Amino acid sequence: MPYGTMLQVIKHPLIDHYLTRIRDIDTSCARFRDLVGCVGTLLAYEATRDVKQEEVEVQTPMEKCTGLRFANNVCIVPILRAGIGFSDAIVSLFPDAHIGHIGLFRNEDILEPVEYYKSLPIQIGQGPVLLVDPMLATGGSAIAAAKMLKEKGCKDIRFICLIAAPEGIEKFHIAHPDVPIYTAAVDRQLDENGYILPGLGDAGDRIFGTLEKH
Ligand SMILES: O=P(O)(O)OC[C@H]1O[C@H](OP(=O)(O)OP(=O)(O)O)[C@H](O)[C@@H]1O
Ligand SMILES: O=c1cc[nH]c(=O)[nH]1
Ligand SMILES: [Mg+2]
Repeated sequence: MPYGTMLQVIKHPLIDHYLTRIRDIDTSCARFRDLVGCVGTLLAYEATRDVKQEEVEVQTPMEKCTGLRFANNVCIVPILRAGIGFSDAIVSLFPDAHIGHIGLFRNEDILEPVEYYKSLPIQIGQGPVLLVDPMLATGGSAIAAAKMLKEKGCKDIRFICLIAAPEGIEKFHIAHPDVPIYTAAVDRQLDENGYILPGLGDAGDRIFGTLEKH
């Protein structure tokens, strides 16, 4: 892949195992949600491996020592709706995180994102921002969301997704060459409707049980 460290495909047997269950059409909605959360936390763990830390003095029951903590609070921003199913578990890893929301849905005729909601914390420009959405398909939604974050002053954005299509990775990288993508898998291609193959179907529908088409 020509993207260097800007595309990190996180390999681990646990991720492979969970992702296989996630892809399976026979996996129930409740199990799907749990598994998406499990992979989300593993990806977020890797995506924050190099965040800035600072030293802090801590008094143990035995003596004083020096510990490390995040220099800045992490901010987590799911892209609604499917991103919520992904971010709930990630938030539990970072209990002090500020949380923003970006509402986008993909117009399924023209495959362009439509914005319908935005609520971003005022502190958002200060620390690392984890932008999360399970699917990077054409890339339109993630590109629009990262642009909204940059307009708010965010300088350290990390995009986390479950599955990315090569077409979306390329478009996203051209639009935001400074934003790394952390994903569990790069799939083969998009179909004629902009769905990822082999993919997992419609992430939002599977997370929220509104599955009709796929
Ligand atoms: O890369 P793209 O081609 O933009 O497609 C990816 C987007 O599609 C899905 O959301 P969807 O529009 O289905 O909204 P939902 O989360 O409300 O189901 C997914 O969660 C991404 O946000
Ligand atoms: O495969 C895809 C593509 C876009 N959105 C999804 O939920 N799934
Ligand atoms: Mg959807």
